[in-house]
Amino acid sequence: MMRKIHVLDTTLRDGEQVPGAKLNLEEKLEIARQLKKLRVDTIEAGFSASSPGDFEAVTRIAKTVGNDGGPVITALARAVKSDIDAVYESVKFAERPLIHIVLGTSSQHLDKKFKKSKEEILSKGVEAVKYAKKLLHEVQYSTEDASRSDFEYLWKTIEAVVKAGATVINVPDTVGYAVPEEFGELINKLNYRLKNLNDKVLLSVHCHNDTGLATANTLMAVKNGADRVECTINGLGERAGNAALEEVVMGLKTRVDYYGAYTDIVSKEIMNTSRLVSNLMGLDVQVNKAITGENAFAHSSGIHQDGLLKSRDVYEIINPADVGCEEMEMVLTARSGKHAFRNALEKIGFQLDNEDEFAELFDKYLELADKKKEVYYHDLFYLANIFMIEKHGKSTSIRLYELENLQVISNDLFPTATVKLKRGNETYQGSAAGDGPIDALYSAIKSMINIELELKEYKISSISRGKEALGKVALKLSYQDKIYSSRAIDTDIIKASALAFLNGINRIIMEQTKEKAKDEHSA
Ligand SMILES: CC(=O)SCCNC(=O)CCNC(=O)[C@H](O)C(C)(C)COP(=O)(O)OP(=O)(O)OC[C@H]1O[C@@H](n2cnc3c(N)ncnc32)[C@H](O)[C@@H]1OP(=O)(O)O
Ligand SMILES: CC(C)C(=O)C(=O)O
Repeated sequence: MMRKIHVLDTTLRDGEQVPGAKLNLEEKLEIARQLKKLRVDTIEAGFSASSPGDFEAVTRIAKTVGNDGGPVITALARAVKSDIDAVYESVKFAERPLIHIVLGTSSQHLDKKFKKSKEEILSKGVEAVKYAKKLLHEVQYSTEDASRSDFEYLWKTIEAVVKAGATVINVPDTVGYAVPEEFGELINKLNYRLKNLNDKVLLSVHCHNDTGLATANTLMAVKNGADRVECTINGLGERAGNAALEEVVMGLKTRVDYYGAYTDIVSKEIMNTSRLVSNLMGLDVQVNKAITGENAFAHSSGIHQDGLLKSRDVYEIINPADVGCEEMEMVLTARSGKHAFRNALEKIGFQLDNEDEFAELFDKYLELADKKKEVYYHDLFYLANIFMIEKHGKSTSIRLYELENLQVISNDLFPTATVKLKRGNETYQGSAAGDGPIDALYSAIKSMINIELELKEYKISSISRGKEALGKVALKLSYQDKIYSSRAIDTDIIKASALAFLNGINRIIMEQTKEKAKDEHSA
């Protein structure tokens, strides 16, 4: 029988412990609303006793997101009355509030941090649960540093706090010390004893990523009986972070045959949630990050691209649409082969039936690709267009926008931009002011182009060093409910920004023209 795995998201508590990731009240609320859309079972909204701001944020989340059938809302407390009171006073407004208490069980915590005996700490934990239980029915107890704790003492603690009324037992691998097989064994043994003691109590895990094993340990725990997983979006969290929600959820979904378990997560909301968290926390997702990284569904080598074009499951185990991502991306590079090249040509409206001409154009493409890191659709368009003029004296009827020149003035008061564009034989000039130089630049471009699109994401990074460093701008543009990716590279980051925007617009124009031609052909 399939088991439901409960998901607690702690992006707003453990995730927010990342240096520099501090969120304000409105930002916390926005993320909590998105987590509700994602359908997490529990939101750990903060650490209520830590500051008036966090207390207020947990309270507002409990009052708004925690109602109308929303998730369980919890916040963290030490085994200290005033912390427990603060959690209660802030989460009590939710329909389903939970108090979360943490107290260490390892010798490192007992001997070095608390300098107290096992008995003293155990009775402190029991007293904390009894106290919380007077306030709320639902109480979670986390045995901090469980994976480095003496097993019999760990169990003795769990047994005592369950008898005192804990309804969730969370087993953290606080410093990412566990290895999957050993952690699986630990969960298996605890689960066996716990279910014999009280089978209503949920067994939860909370894994950190210090040696890159957070997801593996979490999945191994599920395989061995854990009922609940604690995760964060994009794997954010103290130090190297926590188990990434998207990895655990998609791991379970993709290998349901192995785990025999499911979650209620609406996987199509994963990408939106990841982007929101990344933007609000100001923390980029690494490009090769599983599920949510920019390259998670990008394919650049010829053998892979050929396989994918024949059948997507040759090189893809997750459909990008399942996680709310746009189509898989075929990045054209010097490692691409003829199949991917032909596919890209067709996408931009060029059908070369003469194989000799195709081979000639492919050679020209490889020459260009060797000079550039990536070949974009507009590069290909010009290459193919010039080739067609040379060979047949005619060009395609599609006209793309080219950047002639630009002037952007950046200041605190009134950032402005003036841009000159060319399309075929026509030239255009537009000016605009904006909230910042890029906003002004994009408004100026939009003023000349009749296209209703929205900038969803703007990312800039440096891809080389020194004075001649290249700036790479990567955008996500939304047009008619579809997301288009576009990129550009230049030593001038303002110019790279303009080119990336125009590349996206040109890509939309090319696809639209092709769709129109298809419709006319079939009519
Ligand atoms: C593994 C984790 O992620 S645990 C959660 C980590 N999150 C946070 O720390 C949240 C942010 N923290 C804070 O805002 C503050 O540290 C507070 C409000 C919790 C405490 O602040 P302060 O009272 O100034 O204490 P400070 O942080 O300097 O030291 C922690 C104290 O709590 C004690 N303590 C630590 N863990 C626990 C616990 N689980 N239960 C009871 N006491 C604890 C420590 O022994 C120390 O006590 P001492 O002052 O008697 O030596
Ligand atoms: C509060 C607990 C669950 C924690 O964050 C940890 O042990 O890492």
